[in-house]
Amino acid sequence: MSRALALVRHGQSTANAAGEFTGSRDVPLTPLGREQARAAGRRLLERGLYPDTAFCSTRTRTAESATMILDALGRSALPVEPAAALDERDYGALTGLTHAEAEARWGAEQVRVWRRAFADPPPGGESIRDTLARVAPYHLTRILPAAMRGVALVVAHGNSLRALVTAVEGLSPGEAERLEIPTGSLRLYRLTPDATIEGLAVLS
Ligand SMILES: O=C(O)[C@@H](CO)OP(=O)(O)O
Repeated sequence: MSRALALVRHGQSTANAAGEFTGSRDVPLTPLGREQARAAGRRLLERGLYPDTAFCSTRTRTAESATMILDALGRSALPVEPAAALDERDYGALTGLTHAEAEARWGAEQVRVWRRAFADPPPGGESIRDTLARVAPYHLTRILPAAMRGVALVVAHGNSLRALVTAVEGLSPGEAERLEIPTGSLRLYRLTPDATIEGLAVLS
């Protein structure tokens, strides 16, 4: 029996391509983003890892990526569970601005802190710690039990996955801040019967 957890960041979105803070906005994939999602599906196919359960956020870019991954695996009929717990962190006042616009307004160092510091939320938004507080319970109640029964696929966002990886791997705040997860990348865990990680492959 496979006990596996496959985490995929959605493919490149139009906001990613424009260098904009995305956060809670609903934006579509670019053609490159669709190809990145298909490539993640092919990586699972090459390893014979066919999801038994699939999760995404409530945003189009993760649902669309999950559809493409499952299509590449010949598993289009598998239902995908959308969860607000997996939504991208709320970027508050930064939402919709380009990185350059935000830096011009608040300075590059402040923007860097808001983007990556574990516990400092941007004005009106969520920190990584806030995001972890909603992602971790969902992981424990829905995702981990599915990964203990078979192959669980999760398609989510740069920062909701940063929080999820923190929960799965028990990262320190500093490790969480340094973790970068490219669009379309796959993080693949194999689990033992007592739910510890026996193998990790990072493919991007
Ligand atoms: O804009 C966002 O919501 C995220 C990634 O999609 O940006 P960051 O690069 O700051 O993690």
